[in-house]
Amino acid sequence: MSVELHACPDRAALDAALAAELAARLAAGIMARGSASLVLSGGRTPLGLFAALAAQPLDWSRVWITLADERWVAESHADSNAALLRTHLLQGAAAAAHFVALYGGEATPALGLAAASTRLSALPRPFDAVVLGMGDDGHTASLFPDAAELAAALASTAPLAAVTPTLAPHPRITLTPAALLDSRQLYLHIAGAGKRTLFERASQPGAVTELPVRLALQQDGVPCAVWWAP
Ligand SMILES: O=C(O)[C@H](O)[C@@H](O)[C@H](O)[C@H](O)COP(=O)(O)O
Repeated sequence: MSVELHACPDRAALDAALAAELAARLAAGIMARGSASLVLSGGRTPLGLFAALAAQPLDWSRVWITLADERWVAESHADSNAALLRTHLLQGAAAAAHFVALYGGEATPALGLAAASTRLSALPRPFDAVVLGMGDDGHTASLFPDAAELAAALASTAPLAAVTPTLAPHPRITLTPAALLDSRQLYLHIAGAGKRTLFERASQPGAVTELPVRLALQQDGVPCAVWWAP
């Protein structure tokens, strides 16, 4: 399936346009099915998107939100993706959305998998939209090329996997491709010249284990749109 590229003039335009696109998709899901589900990524890129999304007029009480991945830290930790989402997205009217956290407080992500899977099953599936980021090493969600658990996570039929990156901080919990691709639409949200070049490289044939973002870019089941700004 070909990947659609939306190149925006700058990051503010990207955030505004992608927020409007996501809101329209969620509104259509609510109209068709009574509720809608959204999977978002953490990291630095989505901060402006979260703020733009929070300002969208939507019946947020009908929206279910979770993360594509989470660092295994409490929400009081500066690296918590859930805290990022609560601070930048779940504000004002958007606070009415149902947020499902992946972190559950267990000692390790492996110990938290069962309870997180149960929580995750509250989200309507297929997800209406999954927004992925991409790291400079080609990881997406927390599917890191250097992690020992990568091959098993890529092949898993379970929705979640525990992953320990060797080059990034914190053990992680991540949605697997089995869950990420159980969606109506994928978005890859990236910014900067380096990520544009990496996206072009990942669009060339090659192993998903080398550049895990290929799980979204090189598959035939779910439409994938890449949203980029310099
Ligand atoms: O928890 C995380 O770190 C993310 O979900 C991760 O997959 C992120 O999307 C990329 O690492 C890009 O991060 P930046 O946006 O910070 O470059």
